[in-house]
Amino acid sequence: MTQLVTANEMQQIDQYTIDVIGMPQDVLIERAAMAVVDVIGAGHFDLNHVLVLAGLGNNGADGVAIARLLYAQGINVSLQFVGNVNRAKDSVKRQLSIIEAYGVVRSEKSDFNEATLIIDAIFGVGLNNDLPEGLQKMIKAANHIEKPVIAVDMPTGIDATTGEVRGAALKAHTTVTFGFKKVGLTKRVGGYLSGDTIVKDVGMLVPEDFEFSLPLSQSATHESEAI
Ligand SMILES: NC(=O)C1=CN([C@@H]2O[C@H](COP(=O)(O)OP(=O)(O)OC[C@H]3O[C@@H](n4cnc5c(N)ncnc54)[C@H](OP(=O)(O)O)[C@@H]3O)[C@@H](O)[C@H]2O)[C@H](O)CC1
Ligand SMILES: [K+]
Repeated sequence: MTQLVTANEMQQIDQYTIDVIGMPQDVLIERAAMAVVDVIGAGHFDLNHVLVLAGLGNNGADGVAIARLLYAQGINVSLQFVGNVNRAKDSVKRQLSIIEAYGVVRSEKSDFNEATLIIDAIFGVGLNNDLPEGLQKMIKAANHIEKPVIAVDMPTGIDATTGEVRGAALKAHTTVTFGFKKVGLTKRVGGYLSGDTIVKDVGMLVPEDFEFSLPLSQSATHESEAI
């Protein structure tokens, strides 16, 4: 049985863990990154050239941390920032300054054809509108060349609550989602584009009086124990 959550419920649990429990956000980001790197290293993907696409919010921060962990393991990884880095959240800027110290150079424009695996860390549960036109074009082109994609928390472009596509959405072979399975991964196009869904515990705590709005689900998912 799987507890499904809406985007808003996930954000409430996220914030409670950080603001009330006192779990530093960068610890959650690191554990999320480690959870994805576990899946990347599980032997099902060609790691000859991993391309990480990182956005300007915390999903992007997860992506930059993933790129750093892969680089530290000697994996050939390139990092492409998607969006205006000046508008990036502080969590992303912290990760970018750390990864520069590791010697990872951000690539301006990557050739998807060279990648053997794409890590989608552009948008997660914070998606709140249709994607910008330019990004929609990039995603449609990426879907066209059918490279394996691992989505971080949500496939970019899928609404975490409704499962609808917000203009375009990156088709994932596997989605590694944190804390709880977002209901948008089981509904409409979200259920199809997310591929195999793996739920990873990254140390979040749920308030004792929290009332989930959704019933437990029988939906097929790989529940993996806490990392
Ligand atoms: N739950 C956990 O254990 C953890 C969650 N983390 C990761 O954090 C993301 C959620 O991060 P958040 O910053 O809230 O949102 P996103 O990264 O998904 O989106 C980034 C920001 O982009 C803006 N936005 C939203 N939609 C659009 C759009 N269509 N076009 C352009 N920009 C858009 C929005 O900013 P606003 O200022 O507009 O609100 C978003 O904030 C979660 O998915 C996890 O991956 C933790 O980092 C790790 C643990
Ligand atoms: K994503």
